[in-house]
Amino acid sequence: MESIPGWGEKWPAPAKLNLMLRITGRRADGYHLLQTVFQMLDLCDWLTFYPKVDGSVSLLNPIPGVPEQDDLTVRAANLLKLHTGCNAGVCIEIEKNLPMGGGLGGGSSDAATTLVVLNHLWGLNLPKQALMALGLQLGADVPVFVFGHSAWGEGVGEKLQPIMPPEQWVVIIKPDCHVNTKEIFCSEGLTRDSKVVKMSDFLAGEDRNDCTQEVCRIYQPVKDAIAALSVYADARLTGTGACVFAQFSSKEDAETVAQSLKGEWQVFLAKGLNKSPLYKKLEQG
Ligand SMILES: C[C@@](CO)(OP(=O)(O)O)[C@H](O)COP(=O)(O)OP(=O)(O)OC[C@H]1O[C@@H](n2ccc(N)nc2=O)[C@H](O)[C@@H]1O
Ligand SMILES: Nc1ncnc2c1ncn2[C@@H]1O[C@H](COP(=O)(O)OP(=O)(O)O)[C@@H](O)[C@H]1O
Repeated sequence: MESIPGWGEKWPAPAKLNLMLRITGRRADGYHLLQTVFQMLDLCDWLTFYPKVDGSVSLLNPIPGVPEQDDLTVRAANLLKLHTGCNAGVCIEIEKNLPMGGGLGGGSSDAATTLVVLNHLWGLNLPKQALMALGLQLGADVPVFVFGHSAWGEGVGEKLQPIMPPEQWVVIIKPDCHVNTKEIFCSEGLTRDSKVVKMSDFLAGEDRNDCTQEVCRIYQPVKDAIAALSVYADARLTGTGACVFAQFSSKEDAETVAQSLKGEWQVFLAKGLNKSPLYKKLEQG
């Protein structure tokens, strides 16, 4: 197994943005029905997988504050073993670059990369649809990272169609707070009856995020970040936040804005990608 290329190599787990997020209803189990547009970014966590002979799953460097068995990579690897009956073991090294709980989907992407790469390294040959279904058991945002392409998402985000929004430069502010996703979805004032729109409406400029008002009402740092970024461009919330972002067609403009904000804010400069770098690496073998 050690001779299969891919063991001991760094695999990307890209961030995502929600370029639009509409809440159009609620399921019987309380989960909200969404219409959203996911776009991948070139900003990544990096995962390295090492074979283990004892059949167990472990982390080389657990993330501070996240118990090892709760880590989404460990949960993903164990779920894959349970589903397939595979008795192989793995030790996972995580290079964490994406802010946690920021609406960039880092934990979900780590889980997806683990599913896709171990499916490959362990020679399990599960089809992508099966990996997406496993991913959904771990979180609503995992399937899109397994899908591996910018997507128009419906349902709770698991009904996906490929979409090709422009691959623009992005300035992201991470305000100094953690938005609790559950709190926002439980909030009374949340818009839950947005009109269902079509992909063409988004492409024509319909790009609001229905969580923005409630998140800004509860979390002042997010409101302040939107105000700071709005000085330069249209600023939007990704997911339920806390990150806010603005898109730029020129790299130079994005760099200038990022530089101006850096003194006061935690800022990331990234580029939108429609194809996940995970699949680019997988295809390179
Ligand atoms: C809304 C999005 C958009 O990308 O926000 P971000 O997490 O990226 O900010 C995601 O779908 C979030 O997915 P994820 O972060 O996996 O959420 P989960 O842990 O599954 O859900 C946390 C809680 O939020 C509520 N929840 C979540 C998703 C949804 N469509 N409806 C809900 O009502 C549920 O109460 C759930 O218990
Ligand atoms: N490998 C992981 N990376 C990040 N967060 C993880 C991981 N495993 C479990 N978590 C938990 O998932 C939560 C949400 O993480 P993340 O996906 O980064 O946020 P968001 O869904 O807001 O983008 C974290 O606060 C953390 O407790």
